[in-house]
Amino acid sequence: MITMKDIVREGHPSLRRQAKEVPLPIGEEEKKLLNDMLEFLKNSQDEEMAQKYQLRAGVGLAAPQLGIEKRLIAVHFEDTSGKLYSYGLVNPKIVSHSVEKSYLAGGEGCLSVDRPVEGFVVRHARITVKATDMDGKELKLRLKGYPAIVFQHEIDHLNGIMFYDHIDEKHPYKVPEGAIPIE
Ligand SMILES: O=CN(O)CCNC(=O)c1cccc(Cl)c1Cl
Ligand code: NI
Repeated sequence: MITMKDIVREGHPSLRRQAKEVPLPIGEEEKKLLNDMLEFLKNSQDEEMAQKYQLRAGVGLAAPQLGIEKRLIAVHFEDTSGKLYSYGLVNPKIVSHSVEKSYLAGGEGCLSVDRPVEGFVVRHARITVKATDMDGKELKLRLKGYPAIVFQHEIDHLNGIMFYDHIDEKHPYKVPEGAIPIE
């Protein structure tokens, strides 16, 4: 099972590299990795397991956070309406996005960052993501709100981008005109 010792931290080169596309169909090894990543997220959100294995909670995870420079991500969370997003995705790609911006009012955190980083992470308000799921099915997801934010955080990891790269250092709580806060 994946635990915190498997997660690389700031300074590890994998966090700043371009992860490689994964040839399709994915192999058993990559399918197992996606399952292990999903299991980690579920464990990290389970009070008992998180306590037992000292896991920090996460709603998403990208393979580069494990030092594996492949375009693989997992997400596991519910949106405000209670819809479950639970995916192991291969080569996810943002194929279109809104001009409008949004940001989490509470800021963002990252398992690869062992320190709180203040400020609003300004992202696209709406995105369309194309990906292949762990069973080889082609997906096209139209996302907004919290799900759009989480997917952007994870896809950023595949491109060597950390959430604080989007924070305006001089004015961390400044947001562009019309940006939508997500509570
Ligand atoms: O890359 C994934 N992580 O680092 C897992 C830990 N962070 C979170 O779960 C998290 C927390 C707040 C906002 C967002 Cl968007 C995310 Cl993703
Ligand atoms: Ni992260």
